Formats: sequence, structure tokens, C-alpha cells
Amino acid sequence: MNKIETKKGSIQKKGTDKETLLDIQNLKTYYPVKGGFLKRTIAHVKAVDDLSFQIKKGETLGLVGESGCGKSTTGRTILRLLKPTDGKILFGGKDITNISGSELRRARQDFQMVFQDPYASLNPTQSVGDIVSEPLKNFKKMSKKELKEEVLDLLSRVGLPPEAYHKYGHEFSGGQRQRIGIARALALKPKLIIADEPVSALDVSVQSQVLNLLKELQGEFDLTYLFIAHDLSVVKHMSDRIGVMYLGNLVEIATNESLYAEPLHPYTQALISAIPETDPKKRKNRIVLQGDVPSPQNPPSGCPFHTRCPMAKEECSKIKPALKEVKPGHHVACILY
Ligand SMILES: Nc1ncnc2c1ncn2[C@@H]1O[C@H](COP(=O)(O)OP(=O)(O)OP(=O)(O)O)[C@@H](O)[C@H]1O
Repeated sequence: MNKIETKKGSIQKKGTDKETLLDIQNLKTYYPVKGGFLKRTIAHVKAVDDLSFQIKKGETLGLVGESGCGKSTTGRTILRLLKPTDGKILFGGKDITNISGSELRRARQDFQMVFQDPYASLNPTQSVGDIVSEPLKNFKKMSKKELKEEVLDLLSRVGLPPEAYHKYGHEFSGGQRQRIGIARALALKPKLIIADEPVSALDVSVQSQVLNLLKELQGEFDLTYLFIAHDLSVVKHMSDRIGVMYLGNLVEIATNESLYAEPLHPYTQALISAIPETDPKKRKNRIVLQGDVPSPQNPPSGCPFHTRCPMAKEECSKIKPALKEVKPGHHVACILY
């Protein structure tokens, strides 16, 4: 069995033989574009366009791609902060695609989000004690004493001192504020955390501390992560498997090891070639992509990447390749394979 040792020494199984926690099937999320005198919907931004993947219990799936490829929209749709246009979201086997009202409120206890900008996501008029206890007040019946004990325990689990309880967000550094956001996300003991660029607003020196904390907490709280980032080196550090997104589509998905050792899709190859490598023996030729990402309002026909692909053939503008398993656990959407 495939196992990893977490920092605190607990043994955690990698998600190879575990049950599926999240199952995304042909998910589409389109934003309407309004126009004209009557403000009618005249077009759609196809932010997520037919996405399918699964995450197993205890696993971390990294989602990478350039800005605007639909990573955040994917995360927000899974949390049902956005209504999917089409497709299915199954969480723990339950179809949550169209649930609403109290059913959605109850389901939301199991999945939480950690945001990129900890400052923007914390209410400046609330003390840390209030911020972290808010979800508990909304969902659990607890006495004031129990509530405070629970919040102090959460603060200590994320490495903050008890004095933090009475302080306000602006009194903390960026890394500490992200710890507050993480404590709040953990309050209801969720099963899934969607971390959307959780360290990209932080100084490089604190990034690894927050990433290590997230790894430790995964073992302690039995968490499953969807880890969204544009930075491939951050995703590599965190993920068991990685999905590469381009224009609302998944172009490749594989285990961390397989993706970095043998990236198959020309887009993944370009992204990996752009990672700075200090070891001269490992340095690869940089593949510089030409042009900008096309508008998701008017995506190219055929393969969405063909307009920038250095390997494109004539048929790439006509055929949209489906994700195909070309090695065990390694899927790619490209006619070359
Ligand atoms: N509320 C909205 N209305 C219309 N279009 C939107 C909206 N939010 C996002 N988009 C568009 O949807 C596409 C996907 O955006 P999204 O934020 O999901 O991408 P991303 O990969 O997370 O990028 P970033 O890292 O820059 O946030 C982009 O073209 C974006 O401009």
C-alpha cells in the first residue's frame, strides 16, 4: 500500500485504494453575457466546459492552469456558490448538483473554502474569536464556554497563540491571517477543503510554512483537498494527482510523479518547461507559447489548445479529443496519443 509519513508522524494512506469523495461529471459553468437595450443574454463565457474528475478520500488533487482557465469557477461551482449550467456533482455518493435551501446549508458543513486573500476574506470588524466561532454558532448547539474552548483548540491547531482570540485581522501578518482563515474553514470539521491559491498572496518565506500546516492538518483532520494554483511548483509540493486545465477543459490528469516525469500534453510540457530549475542537469528547453489564451466566450473549434500548440496538425482544429487513459492513471486529451 502506498503511504506517506506526515510531519507529525501519523501514517496517511495515499488515495489509491480509497473510496471516491468527490465525483465531477461533465461539469459546465457558463457566465451569461448581457447586451443590447433589453439586457438580454447575448453570449456565454464558457468558464468550465465539460469537466470530469474524481477525488478520493484523503487525497489532494491539484488543479493548475494559466489565469482565466476556469480554476476558481470550478472550485466555486463544486461548493455550489455558483449554479452549474450542466453536469453532475456527487459528494460522498450524493448528488448535490441541484440541491438548495436547508439541504444545501447542511451539505455545506462538509466542504469549505480557503481563499487566496486572507485579508479580504476576514471581516475587519470581527475579532478572531468571532470569525472562527461564526460557523459553529450557525450550525452547532454549544454553550459559550464550549464555543470558546473549541475556538482556542482550533487556533492552537493552526499554530496561533490563545491571545489571538481577542485580536483583529489587521493585527496579524499575511501568513497568520491565512492561519485564521484555515481555522475558520476547519471549525465544522469538513471532509473536503477547496484551497484556491491559498499561498499566492503570501511572501515566499511564509508560503512553505502554510503549505506544511495544510499537509499536517490533512492527516490530523482526515481531509481531502482540491488545491488550486497557477504555480506548478506549489502544486507539486502538495498534490497526489494533478489536473491541468486549459480554457475550461481538463487536458491532462495524472499522478504527481507521472505528470512531472513524463508530461504528455503539449500545454503541460510548456508549463513544466517554464518552472525555474536550479540543477543544470535537469534544465529543459523552455517552450514559449505564442499568443494569448483565446476568449472563453468564443473558444476555438476542435482542440481548445490548437491555436497555440507547437505540435498542432490540421485535424486539431476539427476534432476535440476526449481525455484518454494512455498509461495507468495517466489521462491526456490530445490526438497525438
Ligand atoms: N462573474 C463572472 N462573469 C463573467 N465572466 C467571469 C466571471 N468570473 C469569471 N469569469 C471569466 O471566466 C473565466 C474563468 O475565470 P476563473 O476566475 O474561473 O479562472 P481562473 O483560472 O481561476 O483564473 P484566475 O487565477 O485569474 O482567477 C475567465 O475568462 C473570467 O474572465
